[in-house]
Amino acid sequence: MESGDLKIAWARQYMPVLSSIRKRFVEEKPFAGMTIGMALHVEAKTAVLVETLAAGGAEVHITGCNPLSTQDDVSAALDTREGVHSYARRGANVEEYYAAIDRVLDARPAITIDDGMDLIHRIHTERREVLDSIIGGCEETTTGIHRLRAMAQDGALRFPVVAVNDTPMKHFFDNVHGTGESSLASIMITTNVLMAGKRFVVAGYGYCGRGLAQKARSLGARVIVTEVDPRRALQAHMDGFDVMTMDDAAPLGDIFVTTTGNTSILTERHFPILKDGAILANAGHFNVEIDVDWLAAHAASTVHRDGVDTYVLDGKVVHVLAEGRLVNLATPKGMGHPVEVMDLSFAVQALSAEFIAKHGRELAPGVHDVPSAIDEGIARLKLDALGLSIDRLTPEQETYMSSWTIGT
Ligand SMILES: NC(=O)c1ccc[n+]([C@@H]2O[C@H](COP(=O)([O-])OP(=O)(O)OC[C@H]3O[C@@H](n4cnc5c(N)ncnc54)[C@H](O)[C@@H]3O)[C@@H](O)[C@H]2O)c1
Ligand SMILES: N[C@@H](CCSC[C@H]1O[C@@H](n2cnc3c(=O)[nH]cnc32)[C@H](O)[C@@H]1O)C(=O)O
Repeated sequence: MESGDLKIAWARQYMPVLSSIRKRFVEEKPFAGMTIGMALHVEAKTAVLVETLAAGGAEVHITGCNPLSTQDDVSAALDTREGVHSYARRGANVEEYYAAIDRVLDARPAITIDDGMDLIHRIHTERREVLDSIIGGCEETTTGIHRLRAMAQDGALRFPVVAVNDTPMKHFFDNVHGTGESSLASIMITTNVLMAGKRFVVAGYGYCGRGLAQKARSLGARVIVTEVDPRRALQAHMDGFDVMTMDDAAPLGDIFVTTTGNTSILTERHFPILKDGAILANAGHFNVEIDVDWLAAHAASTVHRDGVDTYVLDGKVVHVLAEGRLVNLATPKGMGHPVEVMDLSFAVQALSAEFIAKHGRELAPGVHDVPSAIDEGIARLKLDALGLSIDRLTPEQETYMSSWTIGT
């Protein structure tokens, strides 16, 4: 078996929720006669999602959603599967990246599955002719949905899109546990530095930031949190983390990880006051959270090695991981989220795509929530897979919970 097939087989054994969905899809073929276009991180867990959609009757065309996160052996393995075409390649330059996006769109998908909205953005800008074939789409991540809501606000979004990230069964596990564990794993395997005792600065205390902060602390790091939202900052404070501005954190931190989805978090204001040898990484969105362009333009010299770019600035060195792209996916050994976490996120994707296939034509253009029945159903499938049982409300409790007449 080729290495790509081995990786996919390994992942498949830890994805029981997708396996149970696949059994139903084989029988019901919800995507019969449909083409699904995808832009996701092409690696083994994603390949299991692709297999699940193809088992449901779809013809699948997929490419990457980050130029550095594709695992080429998995992309090649996918391309050998019946009804599946993968155009993803690690290290694609901007032109190659968008040429691959265009090859997905050349297939005229009825359903799009995006992670960061690159497909939907391309359809609404350079490839508007593709709109004729689209029923609807699904978006994986927080920032992708922020951008879609802004697009819908402007009346620019021309079809319905399901906000996969916004459902609990995605962000409670993927953003919190997935980003926390996979970012720390990638930082440790890329740098081989100790976490215990280090001053670990987390920018952003949202779902990703809090998972990362808590897991870094569990490894003995001394965590500092920066925020712009007073409520999130207070949460961090009461969760026992030091809270301060990035200007104050910059000279203290040994390791910095941005998780904001925003831009310009670590900039020329901070680089000169960083400790010599500070390590910077991004676990948020695009490579704009750390101003890597300024570093490249102002460093006296730069050394590139195994996912670490070392910039020499005024006699000090600053290390940036994964070129400022997602540290959990874009370093040479970055494996992305743990398998069991992606089983949940991609179960949401699979059932949201089925929802679009069945009901998309009745939905207005715009951003739509994942139906709560889908979210709860995935939770119950996971509990079953874990062999866990929970209580059910009795009729008396149902009545009590829905009543306003019972007082003290
Ligand atoms: N690396 C991964 O695998 C992964 C997984 C899921 C989500 N994400 C991405 O990570 C980002 C965060 O996702 P989330 O679900 O935690 O979002 P979120 O909205 O819950 O959290 C983002 C936090 O960043 C804060 N923030 C914004 N601007 C800031 C600034 N200038 N300084 C400090 N804090 C600032 C916000 O107040 C908010 O609390 C998004 O871009 C999302 O797409 C990455
Ligand atoms: N495409 C953009 C935004 C990605 S945000 C990160 C998203 O990647 C997803 N993700 C994290 N780990 C994995 C993985 O191992 N496989 C597939 N997707 C992953 C996760 O669900 C999250 O919403 C970029 O690369 O910058």
